Amino acid sequence: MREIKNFINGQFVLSESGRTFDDVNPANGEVIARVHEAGQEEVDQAVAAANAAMNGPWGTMAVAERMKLLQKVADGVMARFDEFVEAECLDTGKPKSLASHIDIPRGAANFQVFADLVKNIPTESFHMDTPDGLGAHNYAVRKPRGVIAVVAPWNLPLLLMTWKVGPALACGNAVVVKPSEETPHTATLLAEVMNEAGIPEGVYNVVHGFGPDSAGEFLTRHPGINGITFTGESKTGTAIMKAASECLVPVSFELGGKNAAVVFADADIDKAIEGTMRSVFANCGQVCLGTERVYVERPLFDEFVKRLKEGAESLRMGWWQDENVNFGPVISQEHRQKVLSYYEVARKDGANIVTGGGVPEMPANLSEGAWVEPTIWTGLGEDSAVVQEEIFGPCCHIAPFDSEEEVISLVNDTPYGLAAAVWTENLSRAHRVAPKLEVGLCWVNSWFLRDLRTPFGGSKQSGIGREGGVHGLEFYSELSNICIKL
Ligand SMILES: NC(=O)C1=CN([C@@H]2O[C@H](COP(=O)(O)OP(=O)(O)OC[C@H]3O[C@@H](n4cnc5c(N)ncnc54)[C@H](O)[C@@H]3O)[C@@H](O)[C@H]2O)C=CC1
Ligand SMILES: O=C(O)/C=C/C=C(\O)C(=O)O
Repeated sequence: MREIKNFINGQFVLSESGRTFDDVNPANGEVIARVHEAGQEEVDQAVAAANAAMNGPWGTMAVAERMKLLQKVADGVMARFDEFVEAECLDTGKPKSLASHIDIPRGAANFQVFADLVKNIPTESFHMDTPDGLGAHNYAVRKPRGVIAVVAPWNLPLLLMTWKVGPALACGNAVVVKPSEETPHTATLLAEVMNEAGIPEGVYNVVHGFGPDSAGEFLTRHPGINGITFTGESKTGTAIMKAASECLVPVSFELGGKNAAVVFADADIDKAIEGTMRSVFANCGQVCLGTERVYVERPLFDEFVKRLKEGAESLRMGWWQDENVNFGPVISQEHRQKVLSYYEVARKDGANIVTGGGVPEMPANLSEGAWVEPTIWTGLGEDSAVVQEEIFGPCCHIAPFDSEEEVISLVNDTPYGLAAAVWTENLSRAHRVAPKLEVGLCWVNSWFLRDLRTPFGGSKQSGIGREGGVHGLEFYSELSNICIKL
């Protein structure tokens, strides 16, 4: 049985309590590793190691030197590509094709892109007049914030964790990472890469465990941290924000969503179907940017529903290593229960089940896995919980609309505001509609097309702050103004 340990001050360590928990492959229910749960002691040690690192060579390292090390980390991930793919697929059950095209290359790119970016960032400078006529000169210097607590989710484990660790380290911070209890593997593998690349001890630390009364809470309540970056559920965001308020540390949050796709009758239907297939079903619907509400202009409605149904029914479920497989299980039995409870609500609310709606028949070797059917509904009212709440599963509700004004109001009628996709060949309409949608990210004629230099984050209850490109610098560094009287 594999042992997954905490990583503190450059060393893999057990937990003093001796407490462990199981890492389960959701495709077949097999226990694949025993994970050592960090208690308060390990979290204290990790935060102390990170603070010590800030006072060691890392804290004074030249930017160019730091960037070389981060490039080595990116190279190190790519050099162990197959191991990372296997670890990610075993933890999540996701198909190899997905992990090898999205999760792992993006995991490496997150180091490279932010290393490239940070070395070219200017700061501002202002000359001011003074009564004596000599003036004064102001200039800002950018400093690391200190120790950043990174609390990561399970849906894109390496990608979303490094999306935070990359810019944090590029800005010169040290980090303590708390990966999701469901997916402890790749954060631990990355620790080996950090050592191989020569990242100084204490700069990257990993503590394993759960949220409340476990490593997550111990870390986010810790007085030795200087900022918290979190991706996950909005409710967890509230709990973490309360913890952050006690030590008055800044937070950067990327939270849940109930994202819409809007398909106008003039859309290129082939492209709209291809994009909506990805936005609804990629990663078994477990992408925070994913679509769970689809609004289709009435003349195209029937054809769109028919073609999305055909697409959903052509998805191929199975074991991650099978080259033909493009659809995995959800992350856990617990999450499956949550998704299936919404399938039940849809039934009770009188949905027309276009396809799916239950649990698929799987071969004997996968029968203990957390499988659910890709599902499409029509006919629900906008007030159904299925249309209002984040399900985070492979499913969507499709409704017709008749005018731009109507669809804008439908899309915005939610407490969330993360992402949207608009499908139209009419450029004026695209420019008119996209800015009116209350979301942090709006794609036109695409979905999940990501330029890492652009601002990323959610409006309303979908997040606080923006990461990506120079925008993350606001969180991962602090500006000090220096005023020199001439
Ligand atoms: N990217 C996103 O927007 C994601 C959304 N979700 C949503 O969240 C739901 C539940 O999934 P979970 O993994 O349970 O999400 P979660 O928000 O509970 O957990 C995410 C991370 O936060 C940690 N955590 C939980 N409670 C905490 C606390 N009080 N203090 C500090 N850390 C804490 C967890 O251990 C994990 O590392 C999903 O069904 C889905 O709806 C889940 C993952 C990603
Ligand atoms: O940074 C990205 O490109 C991907 C983001 C996806 C999420 O944040 C998510 O699914 O939680």
